[in-house]
Amino acid sequence: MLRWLTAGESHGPELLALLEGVPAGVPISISDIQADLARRKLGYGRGGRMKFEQDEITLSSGIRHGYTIGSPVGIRIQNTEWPKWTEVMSPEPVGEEVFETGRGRRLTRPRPGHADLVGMQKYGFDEARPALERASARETAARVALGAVAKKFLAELGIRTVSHTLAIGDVRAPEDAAWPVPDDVDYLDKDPVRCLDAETSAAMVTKIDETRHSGDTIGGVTEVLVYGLPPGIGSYVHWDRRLDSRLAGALMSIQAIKSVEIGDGLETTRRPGSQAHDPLYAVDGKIHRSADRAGGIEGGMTTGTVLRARVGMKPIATVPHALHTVDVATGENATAFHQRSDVCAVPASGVVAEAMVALVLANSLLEKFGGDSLAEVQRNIDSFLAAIPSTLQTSEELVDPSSLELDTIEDTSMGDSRSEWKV
Ligand SMILES: Cc1cc2nc3c(=O)[nH]c(=O)nc-3n(C[C@H](O)[C@H](O)[C@H](O)COP(=O)(O)O)c2cc1C
Ligand SMILES: C=C(O[C@@H]1CC(C(=O)O)=C[C@@H](OP(=O)(O)O)[C@H]1O)C(=O)O
Repeated sequence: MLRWLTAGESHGPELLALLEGVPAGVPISISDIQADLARRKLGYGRGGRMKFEQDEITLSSGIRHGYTIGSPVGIRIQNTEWPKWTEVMSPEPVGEEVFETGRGRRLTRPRPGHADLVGMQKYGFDEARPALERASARETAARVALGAVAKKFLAELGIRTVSHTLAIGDVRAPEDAAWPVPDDVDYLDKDPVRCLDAETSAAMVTKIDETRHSGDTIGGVTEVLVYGLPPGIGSYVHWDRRLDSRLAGALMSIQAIKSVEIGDGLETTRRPGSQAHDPLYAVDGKIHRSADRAGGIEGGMTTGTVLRARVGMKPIATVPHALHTVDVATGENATAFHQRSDVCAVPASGVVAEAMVALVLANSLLEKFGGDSLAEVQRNIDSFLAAIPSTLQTSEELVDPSSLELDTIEDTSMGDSRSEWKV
């Protein structure tokens, strides 16, 4: 089992991240983690902080000479902002003068859509600062650092993750575009919005520019794909062991994510059953699916085809043309406070989603296969796969049924069920 925790405020000294349960023998370097943290900062539409934030990390535990040793992995990520916030975010009491000017001013005009107002009600604060500091998506840097470790573990087992931006507002990538594959993803990270289609990418950039100029913010949709999964991770036997339920919870926990879809998701609800599922075909002694509409999960378990999850992000709540609010110090109508902010963080949310998917998969994989070292996990996977009877063996490859010479088979499918429903 894998467990993880993060701590740290957006303008505190640092973020802390802990990952317990990583098997020994996984190769990890600072540069692996740094590379994912750098990808998270990218994306057209992000605010000023992402230009100078260094995300400097320290590996505090669990790794020796470049390999995990089975003990908890501890990572610290410094906040470049900290020197400007030592008084406002001081763990020690400070004088009243700190709250009179500049950064220390009490934030009493909560932003609708952020955690400000309910955070004050719930935790008993008289201003939004202590709530927004932890609600802030700065915390996602810690998740991405942990996700980088989980991704390395999965990659050693041949399981690789890709993410891309499907939509910014109403600008959408073509649905029939070929899925991105793990061996060719550099172009996605170089693209300003991490979109696989150059024309759509340019339209997305224009959309973000228009949004910025009109003093607004914008959301969108990203997709995570995972290749190389064995079948049988997760289970149908109980709600909290279903892989789709775990993924949905983990992805929905990302700040500002408001929808999660597995495979074709909501689109499936508009199709008849005959076009909603992934029929099976026998090809060269293995079972192949003809589509991956289910997103690689059936009955809460991986099928062994590509896992696909889509996440929808709402527009950033810190709208430059500030929304109507109430000043909770006076009870008067007001406009929400505005501070430096992203206009669009959808491309970054895809990198965070990759991390959450990797953590959930690594956990469910360890639950299924167990193992204290990478070699032991691999042996367990190999022996599980080898023990699947030959008539149940499946392939990750999809097959186009029109390319197959299929024997005519008797259609017994409508038989009794049709007459049963006659009235
Ligand atoms: C990568 C990323 C960056 C974000 N940047 C901002 C931002 O600059 N300003 C802002 O108001 N919200 C930002 N958010 C969203 C808020 O953190 C989020 O709306 C807030 O915590 C309230 O949570 P909720 O939207 O899930 O209700 C960002 C989210 C992510 C994932
Ligand atoms: C710091 C990050 O994102 C922050 C997320 C965020 C929010 O409200 O969620 C608000 C902004 O904070 P600041 O006002 O300090 O710039 C973003 O920059 C980050 O992603 O590392």
